[in-house]
Amino acid sequence: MTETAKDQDAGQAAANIAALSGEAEAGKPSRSLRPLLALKRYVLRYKGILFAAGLALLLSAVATLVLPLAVRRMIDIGFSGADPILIDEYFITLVGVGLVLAVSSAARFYYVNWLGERVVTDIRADVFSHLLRLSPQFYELTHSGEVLSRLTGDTTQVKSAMSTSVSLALRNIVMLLGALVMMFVTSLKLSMLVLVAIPIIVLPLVAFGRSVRALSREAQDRLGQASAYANESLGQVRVLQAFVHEDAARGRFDADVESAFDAALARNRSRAVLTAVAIFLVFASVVAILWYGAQDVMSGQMSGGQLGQFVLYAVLAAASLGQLSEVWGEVSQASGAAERLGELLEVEPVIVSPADPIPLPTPPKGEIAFDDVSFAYPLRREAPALHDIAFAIKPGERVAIVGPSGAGKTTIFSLLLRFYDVDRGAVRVDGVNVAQADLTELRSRFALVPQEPALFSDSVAENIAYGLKDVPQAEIEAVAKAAFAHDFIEALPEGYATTLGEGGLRLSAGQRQRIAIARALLRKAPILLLDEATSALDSESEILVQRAFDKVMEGRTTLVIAHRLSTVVQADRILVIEDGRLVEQGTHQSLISAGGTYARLAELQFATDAAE
Ligand SMILES: Nc1ncnc2c1ncn2[C@@H]1O[C@H](COP(=O)(O)OP(=O)(O)OP(=O)(O)O)[C@@H](O)[C@H]1O
Repeated sequence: MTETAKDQDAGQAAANIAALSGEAEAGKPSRSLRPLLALKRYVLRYKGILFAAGLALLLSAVATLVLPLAVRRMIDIGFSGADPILIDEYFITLVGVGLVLAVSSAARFYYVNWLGERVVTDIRADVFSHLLRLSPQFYELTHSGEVLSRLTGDTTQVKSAMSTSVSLALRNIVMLLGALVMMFVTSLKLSMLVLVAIPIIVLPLVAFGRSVRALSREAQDRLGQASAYANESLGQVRVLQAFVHEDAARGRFDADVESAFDAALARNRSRAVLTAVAIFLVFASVVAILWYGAQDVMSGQMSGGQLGQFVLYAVLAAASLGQLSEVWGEVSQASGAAERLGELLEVEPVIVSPADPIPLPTPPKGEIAFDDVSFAYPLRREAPALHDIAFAIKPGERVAIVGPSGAGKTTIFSLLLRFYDVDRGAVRVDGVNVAQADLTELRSRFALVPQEPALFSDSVAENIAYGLKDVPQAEIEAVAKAAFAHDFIEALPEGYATTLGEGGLRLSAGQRQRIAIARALLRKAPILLLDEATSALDSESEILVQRAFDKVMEGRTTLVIAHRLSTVVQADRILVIEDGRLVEQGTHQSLISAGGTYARLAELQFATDAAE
C-alpha cells in the first residue's frame, strides 16, 4: 500500500470514528427513522414470525373497527325497532368480536416482542463479533467504555423500542388508517373536515420528533462518556485509591452524569411538550367536528347512528394518533440508537486478511525477516517509530532485543503480529510477507508472553488453554508443570477450576507470568515472542520464571525483549535498537568489546543484575 493510500485509509478510519463519538452528528438535523429500516435485514430472517405478527396486527385492527358499525346499527335499528332476537344476535356477535380482539392482541404482543428480543440478540452478537475484528487503531481512537455503552445501552434501547413501542406504533398506524377509511365511508363531508385538521396535528409532531431524536442522542453520548470514565476508574481502582484520587474522580463522574441528566431533561421537556400539543390538537379537532356533525343531525342530513359511528371512528383515529405521538418519541430515540449501532458496524477493520492469501509453509520453520522496515503509528505519522530496520532470524535462534525505553522494541512485535501495516519494506514470517498471509494462520505461528500477562475471568485451566478448543486436562497440567505453575495451582482453593481475573482470585506477578508461559507452551507455535517483565520478582519466583522461560524456548525461534542480563548473555544474538533504528547486533561479548551503545546500556541497565 502506498503511503498516501495509507494516509487516506487512516483519514477514513478517523472520520468513521469521529462520527462514532457523536461529535460529527450532533449538530446535524437528524434524518427520520431510516436507521430503524436498516434493521430490516435482521427482521427478515424471521419471515414466519413476521407474517404471524402482521396477521395478528390486522386481525386486531379489523376487530376494533367492526365495533362502531355495530353501535350504529344498534342506535338506528335496534333501539327504535322492537326485534329482541336481532338485538341478541348483535350482542352475541359482539362477544365473538371481543374474543377475536383479545386473542389477536395477545398474539400481536407476543410475536412483536419475540421479534424485538430476537433481533436485538442477533445485533448484540453481530456487534461484539465485529468489535473483535477491529484493528488496534480503532481502540486507540475510541474509548472501550464508549464502545461498551453502544453494545449494551444502545441495543437495550433498540430492544425496548422494537418490542413495545414498535408494536404500539404499528397497531396505531393500522388503526389510524382503518379508522380514517371508515370515517370516509361513514361521512364524506365530516371526513374532509378531518383532512384539514390532520396536517395541523401531524406536522408539529414530526418536527418535535426530530428534535427529540437529536436530544436523545446527545443524552446517550454524555452517558457513554460517563460510563467510559467509570469503567477506566474502576478498572484501576487500586491505583486510584493509592493516589487518593477519589474526590477528583467523583467530581468528574458527577459532572458527566449531571450533564447526561441535563441532556435527558431537555429531551423529556421536548417529549412533554410533544404530548401536550398532540392531545390538545386532537381534542380540539374532535370537538369542532362533532359540533359540525350535530348541526347535520338536527337538520336531518344524517342519522344519529351515523354520527355515533363517525364519532367512534374519529375517537379511534384520534386515540391512535395520540398514542402514536407518545411512542413516536421512543421510536425516534431507538432510531438514534440504531443509527449509532449502524455506524459501529460500518467501521471497517484496517487490518484484514488479503482476499487471496499466500499459504505459509508447512511444517512451520520459524523464520523471521525484517526487510528495511520503516513504520509510523497512525496517530503519530510525523514521528516514525522504526526506521529502515533490517534483520533475519533463523529457525531455532534465540534473539534478544535491547534498547532504551521507547526505542521501538514492542513495535517490532506489533508488526510481526500484523497489528499494523508497515509503511516501507516488508516483514516476513517463514518467507511470506505478513501482509499477504492469512491473519489467523499468521498469528497462530506465534506464542506471545506479554510483559503484563492478561488473565481472563475464567478458570485457571481455561486461562491456560486460552484461544484453543477442547484441550485435554492432562495436557494443560503437563504444560503447567513445565512452566513450574502446577504446584501453586494445586494449592489454589479449587485447583485448576479456580476462577481468576476480574471478580476472581488474584495471582502474584510471578504466578501470572508462569500461567502466561504455560499458555505459550500449549500453543506449540514455532515462534515465541517474549516481553520480559521489568518488575522485579523475588529471587525464588525469578528462578522459577527463568526456568519456565528456558523450557518454553526449547526448539522454538525466540525473540525476547530483554530486561535481564542473564537473558541477553544466553541469547545467540542481540539486536540493539535505539530511536527506532537497529544500531548494533552481535553476541554479548562481541558487543561489550565493541564498546558502543550496548556496552553503555549494559553498564546502566544490567548493573544491578551483574552486582547480584
Ligand atoms: N499506539 C501508538 N500510537 C502512537 N505512538 C506509539 C504507539 N505505541 C508506541 N508509540 C510510540 O512509538 C515509540 C516506540 O514504542 P515502543 O512501545 O515500541 O517502545 P519500547 O522500546 O517497546 O519501549 P518500552 O521498553 O518502554 O516498552 C515510542 O516513542 C512510543 O511513544
